[in-house]
Amino acid sequence: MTKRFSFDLKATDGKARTGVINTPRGEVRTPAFMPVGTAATVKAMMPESVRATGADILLGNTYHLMLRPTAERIDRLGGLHKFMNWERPILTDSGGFQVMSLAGLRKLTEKGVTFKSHIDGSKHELTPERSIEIQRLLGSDIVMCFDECPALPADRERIAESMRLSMRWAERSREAFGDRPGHALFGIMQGGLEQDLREESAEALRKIGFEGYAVGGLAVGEGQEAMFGCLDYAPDFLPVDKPRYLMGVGKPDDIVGAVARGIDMMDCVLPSRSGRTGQAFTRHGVVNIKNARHADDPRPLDENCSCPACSNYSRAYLHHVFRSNEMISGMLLTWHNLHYFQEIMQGMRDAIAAGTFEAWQAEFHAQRAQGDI
Ligand SMILES: O=c1[nH]cnc2cc3nc(NCc4cccs4)[nH]c3cc12
Repeated sequence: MTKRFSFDLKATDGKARTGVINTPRGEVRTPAFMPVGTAATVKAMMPESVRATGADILLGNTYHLMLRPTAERIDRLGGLHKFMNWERPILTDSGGFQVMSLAGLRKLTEKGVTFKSHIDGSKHELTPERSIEIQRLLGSDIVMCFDECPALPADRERIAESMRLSMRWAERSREAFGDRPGHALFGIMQGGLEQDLREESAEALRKIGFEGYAVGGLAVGEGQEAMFGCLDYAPDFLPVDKPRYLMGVGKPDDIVGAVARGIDMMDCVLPSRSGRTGQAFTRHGVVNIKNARHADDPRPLDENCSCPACSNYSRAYLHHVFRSNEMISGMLLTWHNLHYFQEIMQGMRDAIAAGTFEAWQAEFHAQRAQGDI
């Protein structure tokens, strides 16, 4: 890994930015959407198909991979890129969030978290040091600090304590990461919806120094209005010359609103998870393809979409294969949703570069009918 990790800001339009993250495994065009590849696969997609949708980078989950097949086994087999046949950049999260939302019998202390596997009940421990080691064994290009995301609703004192624990863990994560040219460690800002705690968290992270900064603690049920309210100030507390990553977001209009407020990268299970359940995102709104009204509809999902599902199949066919629970159903709709999410990202990158982001946003919202179509 001789080449370095760097972020080139190309243009801004209002608070929106477009640029390129340079890594030894390839470039990531921002604003970027990362498909989620939880257990070393973007579910229902071949890696080459994920690339065909326009993705430059994937997300991998430390929690899932440490339990099965374990980070040591993936390391012995040449690392996650080789293992899952995706040679472009991979960002791995640190596992803390999944432990709190998936594992059983969790015990949280200053040291870290002990928990029981949701797969077989075996006991495990995650600490900043262990999380960073797991992400190194996986060969991750962008490593996330081990943090604690407080469950909401929580009172201000709990949010402050949790944030300060995460900042101490960020220090330990930085220490454990060591010197890995071409690789990046991102800090994660916490602080709930409290502006002063968000600023305190950002200051703590800047003092430690990271190659990128995530806004954590959002998309945990607070709703779009509260999330946007926080994003109206939180990104501005972060360094302007480093990537800003909003974790776990989101629906198309969440993504557009976040980019308009200065976010550069996002990840969400929504397009892939909902693709498997028959929910299609289109420029005119959401289509629930299992609904009986699609049974005889010869039209494509979206006339303006060039993905394989829209190019080669009718709504009637998609309806049929979902109703028959055929495997191709999840494959086609996942491909469509990921293609559409990447089309939104490309549209924003072009508009920000051209200085027409306002107009692009107006068109994006005007096209979307209310409710199902
Ligand atoms: O503060 C965080 N720290 C580390 N990982 C996260 C992941 C996150 N994912 C969501 N929302 C999407 C969700 C996925 C599953 C349940 S909510 N919010 C998130 C916040 C954090």
